[in-house]
Amino acid sequence: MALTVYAPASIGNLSVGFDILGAALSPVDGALLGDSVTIEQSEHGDFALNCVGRFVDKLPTDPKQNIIYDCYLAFRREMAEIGRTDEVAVSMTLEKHLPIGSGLGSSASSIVAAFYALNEHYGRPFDEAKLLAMMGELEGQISGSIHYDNVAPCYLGGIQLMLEKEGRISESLPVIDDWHIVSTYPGISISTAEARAILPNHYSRADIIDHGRHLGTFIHALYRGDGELAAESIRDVVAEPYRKQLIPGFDEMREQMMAQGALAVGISGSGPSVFVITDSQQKAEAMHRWMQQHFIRNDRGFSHVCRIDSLGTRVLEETA
Ligand SMILES: Nc1ncnc2c1ncn2[C@@H]1O[C@H](COP(=O)(O)OP(=O)(O)O)[C@@H](O)[C@H]1O
Ligand SMILES: N[C@@H](CCOP(=O)(O)O)C(=O)O
Repeated sequence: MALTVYAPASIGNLSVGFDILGAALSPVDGALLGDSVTIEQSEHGDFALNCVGRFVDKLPTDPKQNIIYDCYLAFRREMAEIGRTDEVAVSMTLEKHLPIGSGLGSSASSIVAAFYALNEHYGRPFDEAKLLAMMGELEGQISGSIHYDNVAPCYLGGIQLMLEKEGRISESLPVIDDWHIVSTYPGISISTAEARAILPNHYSRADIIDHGRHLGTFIHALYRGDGELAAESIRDVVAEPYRKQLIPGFDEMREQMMAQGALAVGISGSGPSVFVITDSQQKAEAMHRWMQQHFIRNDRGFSHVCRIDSLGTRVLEETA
């Protein structure tokens, strides 16, 4: 039996909640914007990994350097903890659709698809909370510190707020129905670990107050269903002022998008992808065209008009 699992792209931070807010994305044209992992029993008794897809070229060539292998080892360790030591190895195929260092939760997408597929294959030994904890740990290995703002929305869908309490790592927030989100990857790469390293270790009292006010207003507005207030409070005092210089043309892009009626503009995760929130598909399509003409730097870049993905990670195909 082979099983294919798809894990959607995500926007970490959503600008207003550094490391504690994230949203899953789903292109309106039905395209799959996320990695997928196929799993089946290994024929030779050893773990095997095959990598394919548009963005496979920047992955480590040694499969044992791929984060999928670390997921497999971590999963097997956890199974041994619960007394399951006799299980046979698996063969996995990663379809890499999200570029590395894009700000679209590329490593999270691989990690979440891998853990979800492993859990299904081995008969669901772990519950949602345990799986999410394992996913966060692996994401932390890559970026230097545990943050759930990509793995949680990628796994669970929607807009997720990180509570990081025992057994309640993340909870869903309400979604504004008419939001259309333009998600654009300009084609260059930024390492998450490096983009974290350039941030200050300390922030001023004024920044802390602004951050708390914007985040509080955002969550309040979502619960009130007030999309305009929610989008207006998407302001980033923690990362954007320091990271935007890594993204060529960011200020001009922001100006253009606001002039075209954007409700909010921000850096997606650690960049260089950006997201633009607007209240109609028509405006989003016009912004998407502008992005294609002016913001994308090379043929690796792409842009999509998206909605918030409510499904999260799911099984795409199961064959006997
Ligand atoms: N399956 C995988 N998907 C993404 N990155 C991987 C994978 N396996 C190993 N890596 C490594 O993890 C790092 C991911 O970089 P990072 O900047 O965190 O990307 P992103 O922000 O897109 O998740 C890279 O060094 C990459 O080579
Ligand atoms: N909160 C993290 C999010 C990183 O997202 P990625 O998609 O760039 O990996 C951060 O901002 O560092």
